[in-house]
Amino acid sequence: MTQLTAPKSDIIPDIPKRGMPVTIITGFLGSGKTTLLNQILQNKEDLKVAVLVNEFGDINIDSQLLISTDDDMMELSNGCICCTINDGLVDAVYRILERDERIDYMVIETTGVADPLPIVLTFLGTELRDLTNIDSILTLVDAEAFNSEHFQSEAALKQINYGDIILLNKTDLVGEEKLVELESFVKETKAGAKILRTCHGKVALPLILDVDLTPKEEYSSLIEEDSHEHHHHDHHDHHEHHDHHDHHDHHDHHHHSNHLENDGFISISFQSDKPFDVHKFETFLNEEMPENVFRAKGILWFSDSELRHIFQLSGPRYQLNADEWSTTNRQNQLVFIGRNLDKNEIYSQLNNCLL
Ligand SMILES: Nc1nc2c(ncn2[C@@H]2O[C@H](COP(=O)(O)OP(=O)(O)OP(=O)(O)O)[C@@H](O)[C@H]2O)c(=O)[nH]1
Repeated sequence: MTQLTAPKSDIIPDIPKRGMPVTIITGFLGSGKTTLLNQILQNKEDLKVAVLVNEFGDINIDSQLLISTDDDMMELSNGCICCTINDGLVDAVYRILERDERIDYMVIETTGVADPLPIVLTFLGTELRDLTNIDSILTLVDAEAFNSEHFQSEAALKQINYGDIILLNKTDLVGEEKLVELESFVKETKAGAKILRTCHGKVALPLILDVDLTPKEEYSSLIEEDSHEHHHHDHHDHHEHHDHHDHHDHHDHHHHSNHLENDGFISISFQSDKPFDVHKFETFLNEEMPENVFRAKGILWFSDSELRHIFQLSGPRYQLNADEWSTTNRQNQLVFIGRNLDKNEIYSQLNNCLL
């Protein structure tokens, strides 16, 4: 207890004074979580960062878009966080903690439809409590798309409620008035929230990392409840007419659509070893794609291009950026996220774009 001032000795091993710091990045679909994570990885200098990415979709697009982090990258299995939370998350954290090489910091990117609470409780309510230290929950808000209806999503609101720092991102797309409006909404929703404005997730890392802002004591009553409930899902009252029943023909064993936690959002994945015709794909984007696609992302292969194309759609905007293939086997990988999506319709539209 009194060794705080003890001289550093080579004989005494370097025992960490507290657990590994963990930053949780959350924020609604397309708000800029992966962009922020890339900023962190690009500016972390000598800090060894382990990354956990949980993606809402069956294909790991995000992990392919993260800048290379050698071997300090690790990904969580896909799916909704409520499925992977107990086994997947705890196991993945243990795998990182047990590595031989030095790791200084852990960053977790949640899915856009995740409620951050079960993640926090997993850290605070298991043995991870002593091995890790939740540093802060960062919540990204798309300053252009977000409004007081918060996408009719409980998760979007909870992300702000549990956020220790709220990053109002995409400031380039809105004027001062909207930013002020959002700031007052955030302050009303979450008293005392620390708010930062960002463009493409650019922020000085000392403002967001190692800030020790998560008020762990405020979660203690919830931890007890959680253990009594044995991780039963927190069933919110959903009055909307979301249909959670017609997606059982999903080709694999993930059942995202069965979970109320996803606020009615489902993800549809498409993969093909054939290239797209770029003109047909453009027609699909501009004329055919259902309006209820809220978010889409993909790695695209066009027949007349030697490059891979990164496709990003968030709300009304999309981008197609070219870069180099890192692998020799080319393919198309796409994920579409939205409410009430017709999987077969999208599949047949995309199949029509193939060469
Ligand atoms: N104009 C503008 N675009 C941005 C900004 N930040 C991110 N974007 C773009 O918004 C899109 C979504 O960004 P991501 O970082 O992938 O968002 P995300 O939160 O990880 O998305 P999900 O993984 O689907 O939840 C991408 O096309 C980004 O380039 C910004 O500040 N301004």
